Amino acid sequence: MVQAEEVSRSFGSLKALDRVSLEVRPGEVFDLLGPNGAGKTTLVRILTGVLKPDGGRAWVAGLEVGREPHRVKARIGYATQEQSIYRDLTVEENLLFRARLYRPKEARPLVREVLERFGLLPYAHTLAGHLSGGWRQRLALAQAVVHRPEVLFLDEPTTGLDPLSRRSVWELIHQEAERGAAVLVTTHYMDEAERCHRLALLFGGRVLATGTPQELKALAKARARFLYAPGLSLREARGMPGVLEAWPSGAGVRLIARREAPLGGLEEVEPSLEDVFTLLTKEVL
Ligand SMILES: Nc1ncnc2c1ncn2[C@@H]1O[C@H](COP(=O)(O)OP(=O)(O)OP(=O)(O)O)[C@@H](O)[C@H]1O
Repeated sequence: MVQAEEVSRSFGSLKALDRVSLEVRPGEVFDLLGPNGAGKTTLVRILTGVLKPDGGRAWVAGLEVGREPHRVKARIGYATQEQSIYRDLTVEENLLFRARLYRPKEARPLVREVLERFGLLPYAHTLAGHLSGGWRQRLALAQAVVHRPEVLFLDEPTTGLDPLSRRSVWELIHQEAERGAAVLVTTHYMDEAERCHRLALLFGGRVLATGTPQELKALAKARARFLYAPGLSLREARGMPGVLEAWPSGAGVRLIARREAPLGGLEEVEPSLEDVFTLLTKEVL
């Protein structure tokens, strides 16, 4: 499991993380959701022992990160945006390299199992650098899990993938949680957050809210109204009283308005996580 307690980190005058607390439980897929620059990678780098925080403490797999970085590394899997795979080694060699680091005695059977489960067997002898982007991403995930870590950190594991590949990568991520791993994923695709058990909305280095997708939507519904106005122009919508945000949608306009806004006759719609995020960022701006 993962626990961050009031973790802060600045780069010069920029506060990349401001007292971030969160917990990821075994068997859970937890999403750190936020736009570019929110601080997601910085937090993952701190939790994996790559970067030191300025304040706060963090525990991963029962160990305090920072005190026992080497022991932590043996118990986690980490797939980064830069993809820590060697392009001039084959797929199998990449996996063997990782498995031998942490489970030398069982390396071969572990690699065999992961090659099969990830559909990588036909590419076992292909150079990693010759794989398409989607298969390279899959290999990055496979090498993060080959030693069966208790905790898994995946930094934007589906960036650049087509919808079908994204689906299959999510299926593999959930398999790891079912095995009992605590999985921390970072994304900036709002729709992908729906696939996680719980999520934290990160913005400007701060956690705006944490919960299941349903809990966050309920929180937003208690604070605002989510509406659809067919046939209305964006200009008209933005001029209406109590409207916090409006944007074009099909032949009409989607609106987020204050609860008390006098907007009768408009269709109430279920908020998406993107709506929740839009509302919460409005509230901090
Ligand atoms: N080594 C560094 N030196 C200076 N500034 C940094 C450094 N690393 C990150 N930052 C800054 O900290 C902030 C948070 O960056 P971070 O990479 O954690 O965001 P992110 O949420 O992962 O964004 P993205 O989705 O673009 O990867 C950004 O403003 C970034 O420019």
